[in-house]
Amino acid sequence: MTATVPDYGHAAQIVCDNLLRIYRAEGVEVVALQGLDLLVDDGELVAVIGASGSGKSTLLHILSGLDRPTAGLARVAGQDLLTMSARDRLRYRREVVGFLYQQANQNLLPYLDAAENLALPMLLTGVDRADRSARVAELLDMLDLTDVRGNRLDELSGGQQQRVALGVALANQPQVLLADEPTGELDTESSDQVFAALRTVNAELGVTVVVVTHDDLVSEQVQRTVGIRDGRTSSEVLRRTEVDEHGRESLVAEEYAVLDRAGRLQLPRDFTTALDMRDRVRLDLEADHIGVWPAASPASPDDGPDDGGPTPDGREPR
Ligand SMILES: Nc1ncnc2c1ncn2[C@@H]1O[C@H](COP(=O)(O)OP(=O)(O)OP(=O)(O)O)[C@@H](O)[C@H]1O
Repeated sequence: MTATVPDYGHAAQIVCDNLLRIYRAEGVEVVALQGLDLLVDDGELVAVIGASGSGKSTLLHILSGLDRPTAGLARVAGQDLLTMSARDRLRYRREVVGFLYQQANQNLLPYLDAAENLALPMLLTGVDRADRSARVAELLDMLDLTDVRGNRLDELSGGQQQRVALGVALANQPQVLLADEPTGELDTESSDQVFAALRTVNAELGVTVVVVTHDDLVSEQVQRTVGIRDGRTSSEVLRRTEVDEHGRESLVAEEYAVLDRAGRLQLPRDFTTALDMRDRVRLDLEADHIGVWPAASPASPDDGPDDGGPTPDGREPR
Protein backbone atom coordinates (compact mmCIF):
# COMPACT_ATOMS: atom_id res chain seq x y z
CA MET A 1 0.00 0.00 0.00
CA THR A 2 1.34 3.45 -0.87
CA ALA A 3 1.16 6.13 1.79
CA THR A 4 -0.63 9.22 0.51
CA VAL A 5 1.03 12.55 1.12
CA PRO A 6 -1.52 15.22 2.04
CA ASP A 7 -1.82 18.11 -0.43
CA TYR A 8 -0.06 21.38 0.38
CA GLY A 9 -2.25 23.22 2.87
CA HIS A 10 -4.89 20.49 2.89
CA ALA A 11 -6.11 21.58 6.33
CA ALA A 12 -5.90 25.34 5.75
CA GLN A 13 -8.96 27.47 5.05
CA ILE A 14 -7.14 29.73 2.60
CA VAL A 15 -4.55 28.18 0.33
CA CYS A 16 -2.56 30.11 -2.27
CA ASP A 17 -0.03 27.88 -3.97
CA ASN A 18 2.37 29.40 -6.49
CA LEU A 19 -0.20 32.01 -7.43
CA LEU A 20 0.49 33.96 -10.58
CA ARG A 21 -1.40 36.99 -11.88
CA ILE A 22 -0.25 38.73 -15.02
CA TYR A 23 -2.06 41.82 -16.28
CA ARG A 24 -1.82 42.42 -20.00
CA ALA A 25 -2.63 45.90 -21.24
CA GLU A 26 -1.73 47.38 -24.62
CA GLY A 27 0.99 44.82 -25.24
CA VAL A 28 2.63 45.38 -21.84
CA GLU A 29 2.69 42.62 -19.24
CA VAL A 30 2.74 43.38 -15.51
CA VAL A 31 3.40 40.46 -13.18
CA ALA A 32 1.41 41.47 -10.10
CA LEU A 33 1.75 38.12 -8.27
CA GLN A 34 4.73 35.91 -9.00
CA GLY A 35 4.44 32.55 -7.29
CA LEU A 36 2.77 33.69 -4.09
CA ASP A 37 2.29 31.06 -1.38
CA LEU A 38 0.03 31.69 1.60
CA LEU A 39 -1.76 29.45 4.10
CA VAL A 40 -4.31 30.75 6.58
CA ASP A 41 -5.95 28.43 9.09
CA ASP A 42 -9.63 28.42 9.94
CA GLY A 43 -10.25 31.09 12.61
CA GLU A 44 -6.95 32.94 12.16
CA LEU A 45 -6.57 36.74 12.06
CA VAL A 46 -3.74 37.64 9.70
CA ALA A 47 -2.44 40.94 8.35
CA VAL A 48 -0.81 41.00 4.91
CA ILE A 49 1.53 44.00 4.75
CA GLY A 50 3.31 45.38 1.70
CA ALA A 51 4.33 48.58 -0.03
CA SER A 52 2.28 50.13 -2.81
CA GLY A 53 2.40 47.93 -5.90
CA SER A 54 3.46 44.78 -4.03
CA GLY A 55 0.30 42.91 -5.10
CA LYS A 56 -1.95 43.21 -2.05
CA SER A 57 -5.10 44.35 -3.85
CA THR A 58 -4.55 41.77 -6.56
CA LEU A 59 -4.39 39.04 -3.92
CA LEU A 60 -7.52 40.32 -2.21
CA HIS A 61 -9.46 40.55 -5.48
CA ILE A 62 -8.58 36.93 -6.22
CA LEU A 63 -9.57 35.76 -2.72
CA SER A 64 -12.85 37.66 -2.94
CA GLY A 65 -13.73 35.98 -6.25
CA LEU A 66 -13.65 39.26 -8.22
CA ASP A 67 -10.57 38.34 -10.23
CA ARG A 68 -9.05 35.08 -11.47
CA PRO A 69 -5.38 34.14 -11.16
CA THR A 70 -3.43 33.46 -14.36
CA ALA A 71 -2.03 30.23 -12.88
CA GLY A 72 -1.45 28.48 -9.56
CA LEU A 73 -3.93 27.38 -6.97
CA ALA A 74 -6.28 29.52 -4.89
CA ARG A 75 -8.67 27.67 -2.60
CA VAL A 76 -10.90 29.19 0.08
CA ALA A 77 -13.14 27.11 2.34
CA GLY A 78 -12.61 24.13 0.04
CA GLN A 79 -13.62 26.00 -3.13
CA ASP A 80 -11.23 26.24 -6.04
CA LEU A 81 -11.28 29.85 -7.25
CA LEU A 82 -9.72 29.00 -10.63
CA THR A 83 -12.20 26.44 -11.84
CA MET A 84 -15.35 27.73 -10.15
CA SER A 85 -18.41 28.24 -12.39
CA ALA A 86 -19.99 31.71 -12.68
CA ARG A 87 -22.92 30.53 -10.57
CA ASP A 88 -20.72 29.11 -7.81
CA ARG A 89 -18.67 32.31 -7.90
CA LEU A 90 -21.79 34.38 -7.23
CA ARG A 91 -22.79 32.12 -4.33
CA TYR A 92 -19.23 32.21 -3.02
CA ARG A 93 -19.25 36.02 -3.01
CA ARG A 94 -22.64 36.11 -1.29
CA GLU A 95 -22.19 33.38 1.29
CA VAL A 96 -18.55 32.49 1.91
CA VAL A 97 -16.68 35.82 1.99
CA GLY A 98 -17.44 39.21 3.48
CA PHE A 99 -15.63 42.34 2.35
CA LEU A 100 -14.60 45.46 4.26
CA TYR A 101 -13.34 48.42 2.21
CA GLN A 102 -11.16 51.38 3.11
CA GLN A 103 -14.13 53.71 2.85
CA ALA A 104 -16.95 52.62 5.13
CA ASN A 105 -19.55 54.18 2.83
CA GLN A 106 -18.80 51.55 0.17
CA ASN A 107 -20.55 49.07 2.49
CA LEU A 108 -23.26 51.45 3.74
CA LEU A 109 -26.34 53.36 2.59
CA PRO A 110 -26.37 56.96 3.92
CA TYR A 111 -30.15 57.30 4.30
CA LEU A 112 -30.43 54.20 6.52
CA ASP A 113 -29.53 54.14 10.20
CA ALA A 114 -26.93 51.78 11.70
CA ALA A 115 -29.41 49.00 12.52
CA GLU A 116 -31.12 49.24 9.10
CA ASN A 117 -27.77 49.04 7.35
CA LEU A 118 -26.95 45.86 9.30
CA ALA A 119 -30.32 44.33 8.42
CA LEU A 120 -30.12 45.09 4.69
CA PRO A 121 -27.82 42.23 3.54
CA MET A 122 -30.13 39.78 5.34
CA LEU A 123 -33.23 41.27 3.68
CA LEU A 124 -31.55 40.65 0.33
CA THR A 125 -30.83 37.00 1.13
CA GLY A 126 -34.32 36.39 2.58
CA VAL A 127 -33.47 35.89 6.27
CA ASP A 128 -36.76 36.03 8.22
CA ARG A 129 -37.64 38.98 10.44
CA ALA A 130 -36.99 37.29 13.82
CA ASP A 131 -33.55 35.96 12.83
CA ARG A 132 -32.73 39.30 11.26
CA SER A 133 -33.44 41.35 14.35
CA ALA A 134 -31.64 38.83 16.58
CA ARG A 135 -28.55 39.04 14.36
CA VAL A 136 -28.71 42.86 14.22
CA ALA A 137 -28.88 43.02 18.04
CA GLU A 138 -25.97 40.58 18.35
CA LEU A 139 -23.79 42.57 15.93
CA LEU A 140 -24.66 45.95 17.50
CA ASP A 141 -23.70 44.58 20.90
CA MET A 142 -20.49 42.90 19.71
CA LEU A 143 -19.36 46.02 17.83
CA ASP A 144 -20.28 48.38 20.67
CA LEU A 145 -22.88 50.21 18.55
CA THR A 146 -26.09 49.64 20.51
CA ASP A 147 -26.21 53.27 21.69
CA VAL A 148 -26.06 54.60 18.13
CA ARG A 149 -28.33 52.00 16.48
CA GLY A 150 -30.76 54.74 15.30
CA ASN A 151 -28.05 57.09 13.94
CA ARG A 152 -27.60 57.67 10.23
CA LEU A 153 -24.17 57.63 8.60
CA ASP A 154 -23.53 61.37 8.99
CA GLU A 155 -24.36 61.08 12.71
CA LEU A 156 -21.60 58.52 13.31
CA SER A 157 -17.83 59.00 13.80
CA GLY A 158 -15.41 57.51 11.26
CA GLY A 159 -14.60 54.61 13.58
CA GLN A 160 -18.31 53.92 14.23
CA GLN A 161 -19.06 53.99 10.49
CA GLN A 162 -16.30 51.47 9.86
CA ARG A 163 -17.68 49.23 12.63
CA VAL A 164 -21.15 49.37 11.05
CA ALA A 165 -19.50 48.48 7.73
CA LEU A 166 -17.83 45.53 9.50
CA GLY A 167 -21.23 44.39 10.79
CA VAL A 168 -22.68 44.66 7.28
CA ALA A 169 -19.86 42.48 5.93
CA LEU A 170 -20.59 39.89 8.64
CA ALA A 171 -24.40 40.01 8.56
CA ASN A 172 -24.79 36.90 6.42
CA GLN A 173 -22.27 34.91 8.48
CA PRO A 174 -19.37 34.56 6.04
CA GLN A 175 -16.60 32.12 6.92
CA VAL A 176 -13.91 34.54 5.77
CA LEU A 177 -13.66 38.33 6.11
CA LEU A 178 -11.37 40.20 3.72
CA ALA A 179 -10.46 43.77 4.65
CA ASP A 180 -8.66 46.19 2.31
CA GLU A 181 -6.87 48.97 4.25
CA PRO A 182 -9.83 49.16 6.67
CA THR A 183 -8.18 51.82 8.82
CA GLY A 184 -6.52 53.81 6.02
CA GLU A 185 -8.74 56.84 6.54
CA LEU A 186 -8.94 56.76 10.34
CA ASP A 187 -7.00 58.45 13.13
CA THR A 188 -5.02 56.25 15.54
CA GLU A 189 -7.77 56.01 18.15
CA SER A 190 -10.51 55.01 15.67
CA SER A 191 -8.09 52.66 13.97
CA ASP A 192 -7.35 50.93 17.30
CA GLN A 193 -11.11 50.57 17.85
CA VAL A 194 -11.61 48.97 14.44
CA PHE A 195 -8.79 46.49 15.13
CA ALA A 196 -10.26 45.73 18.54
CA ALA A 197 -13.58 45.04 16.75
CA LEU A 198 -11.83 42.79 14.22
CA ARG A 199 -10.23 40.81 17.06
CA THR A 200 -13.61 40.53 18.81
CA VAL A 201 -15.48 39.18 15.78
CA ASN A 202 -12.57 36.86 15.06
CA ALA A 203 -12.68 35.45 18.60
CA GLU A 204 -16.46 35.42 19.13
CA LEU A 205 -17.75 34.46 15.69
CA GLY A 206 -14.73 32.36 14.68
CA VAL A 207 -14.59 34.13 11.31
CA THR A 208 -11.20 33.98 9.58
CA VAL A 209 -9.90 37.51 8.95
CA VAL A 210 -7.36 38.67 6.37
CA VAL A 211 -6.45 42.36 6.56
CA VAL A 212 -4.39 43.89 3.77
CA THR A 213 -2.47 47.11 4.47
CA HIS A 214 0.68 49.10 3.76
CA ASP A 215 0.87 50.16 7.43
CA ASP A 216 3.72 48.38 9.26
CA LEU A 217 2.27 49.35 12.64
CA VAL A 218 -0.66 46.99 12.06
CA SER A 219 1.66 44.13 13.01
CA GLU A 220 1.20 45.29 16.62
CA GLN A 221 -2.53 44.61 16.33
CA VAL A 222 -2.45 40.97 15.21
CA GLN A 223 -0.68 37.75 16.12
CA ARG A 224 0.56 36.97 12.64
CA THR A 225 1.75 39.35 9.95
CA VAL A 226 2.73 38.21 6.47
CA GLY A 227 4.94 40.53 4.44
CA ILE A 228 4.42 40.68 0.67
CA ARG A 229 7.11 42.00 -1.67
CA ASP A 230 7.18 42.00 -5.45
CA GLY A 231 4.11 39.75 -5.65
CA ARG A 232 5.43 37.11 -3.28
CA THR A 233 5.17 36.48 0.47
CA SER A 234 8.58 37.32 1.90
CA SER A 235 8.48 37.42 5.69
CA GLU A 236 6.30 36.68 8.69
CA VAL A 237 6.12 38.24 12.14
CA LEU A 238 4.63 36.09 14.88
CA ARG A 239 3.67 37.69 18.18
CA ARG A 240 3.02 35.83 21.38
CA THR A 241 2.75 36.59 25.07
CA GLU A 242 5.48 35.25 27.33
CA VAL A 243 5.22 35.03 31.11
CA ASP A 244 8.47 35.34 33.13
CA GLU A 245 9.21 33.64 36.45
CA HIS A 246 7.58 36.54 38.32
CA GLY A 247 4.35 36.08 36.39
CA ARG A 248 4.93 39.26 34.34
CA GLU A 249 3.58 39.17 30.80
CA SER A 250 5.47 40.59 27.87
CA LEU A 251 4.79 40.56 24.15
CA VAL A 252 7.45 38.91 22.01
CA ALA A 253 7.60 39.51 18.28
CA GLU A 254 9.76 37.25 16.11
CA GLU A 255 10.42 37.84 12.43
CA TYR A 256 10.86 34.95 10.01
CA ALA A 257 11.69 34.78 6.33
CA VAL A 258 9.22 32.67 4.33
CA LEU A 259 10.75 29.53 2.86
CA ASP A 260 8.63 28.34 -0.05
CA ARG A 261 8.16 24.77 -1.16
CA ALA A 262 10.89 25.07 -3.78
CA GLY A 263 13.35 26.14 -1.04
CA ARG A 264 13.35 29.82 -2.09
CA LEU A 265 13.50 32.62 0.42
CA GLN A 266 13.79 36.39 0.11
CA LEU A 267 16.55 37.98 2.11
CA PRO A 268 15.47 41.34 3.59
CA ARG A 269 16.64 44.19 1.38
CA ASP A 270 18.35 46.03 4.25
CA PHE A 271 20.38 42.88 5.03
CA THR A 272 21.54 42.36 1.44
CA THR A 273 22.30 46.06 1.01
CA ALA A 274 24.29 46.22 4.26
CA LEU A 275 26.58 43.42 3.06
CA ASP A 276 26.46 44.40 -0.62
CA MET A 277 25.00 41.04 -1.61
CA ARG A 278 24.00 40.83 -5.25
CA ASP A 279 23.39 38.19 -7.91
CA ARG A 280 24.87 35.28 -5.97
CA VAL A 281 25.82 34.38 -2.42
CA ARG A 282 27.84 31.59 -0.84
CA LEU A 283 26.01 29.16 1.41
CA ASP A 284 27.37 27.02 4.19
CA LEU A 285 25.46 24.30 5.96
CA GLU A 286 26.15 24.25 9.70
CA ALA A 287 24.82 21.86 12.32
CA ASP A 288 21.90 24.14 13.21
CA HIS A 289 21.81 26.93 10.62
CA ILE A 290 22.81 27.96 7.12
CA GLY A 291 25.41 30.70 6.68
CA VAL A 292 25.04 33.17 3.81
CA TRP A 293 28.09 35.15 2.62
CA PRO A 294 28.54 37.73 -0.13
CA ALA A 295 30.14 35.93 -3.08
CA ALA A 296 32.69 38.67 -3.70
CA SER A 297 33.75 39.01 -0.09
CA PRO A 298 37.45 38.27 0.50
CA ALA A 299 36.49 36.85 3.88
CA SER A 300 36.16 33.11 3.97
CA PRO A 301 33.24 31.51 5.75
CA ASP A 302 35.76 30.67 8.51
CA ASP A 303 35.68 34.37 9.36
CA GLY A 304 31.90 34.25 9.56
CA PRO A 305 29.82 34.99 12.61
CA ASP A 306 30.35 31.47 13.92
CA ASP A 307 33.66 29.73 14.17
CA GLY A 308 33.09 28.18 10.74
CA GLY A 309 35.17 25.07 10.31
CA PRO A 310 34.14 22.14 8.25
CA THR A 311 30.50 21.62 7.53
CA PRO A 312 28.79 18.74 9.35
CA ASP A 313 29.42 16.45 6.41
CA GLY A 314 33.05 17.54 6.16
CA ARG A 315 32.60 19.45 2.88
CA GLU A 316 34.27 22.79 2.25
CA PRO A 317 31.73 25.59 2.12
CA ARG A 318 30.58 26.46 -1.41
N1 LIG B 1 -5.73 46.21 -13.89
C1 LIG B 1 -4.41 46.30 -13.96
N2 LIG B 1 -3.77 46.39 -15.16
C2 LIG B 1 -2.44 46.47 -15.23
N3 LIG B 1 -1.61 46.44 -14.15
C3 LIG B 1 -2.18 46.36 -12.94
C4 LIG B 1 -3.60 46.29 -12.77
N4 LIG B 1 -3.87 46.20 -11.43
C5 LIG B 1 -2.68 46.23 -10.81
N5 LIG B 1 -1.67 46.32 -11.69
C6 LIG B 1 -0.21 46.33 -11.38
O1 LIG B 1 0.08 45.16 -10.61
C7 LIG B 1 1.01 45.46 -9.57
C8 LIG B 1 0.40 45.11 -8.22
O2 LIG B 1 -0.72 45.99 -7.99
P1 LIG B 1 -1.66 45.94 -6.70
O3 LIG B 1 -2.74 46.96 -6.89
O4 LIG B 1 -2.08 44.54 -6.45
O5 LIG B 1 -0.65 46.38 -5.56
P2 LIG B 1 -0.98 46.94 -4.09
O6 LIG B 1 0.06 46.36 -3.21
O7 LIG B 1 -2.39 46.69 -3.75
O8 LIG B 1 -0.74 48.50 -4.27
P3 LIG B 1 -1.58 49.72 -3.63
O9 LIG B 1 -1.35 49.65 -2.15
O10 LIG B 1 -0.96 50.91 -4.27
O11 LIG B 1 -3.01 49.50 -4.02
C9 LIG B 1 1.36 46.93 -9.73
O12 LIG B 1 2.55 47.01 -10.49
C10 LIG B 1 0.19 47.49 -10.50
O13 LIG B 1 0.59 48.60 -11.27
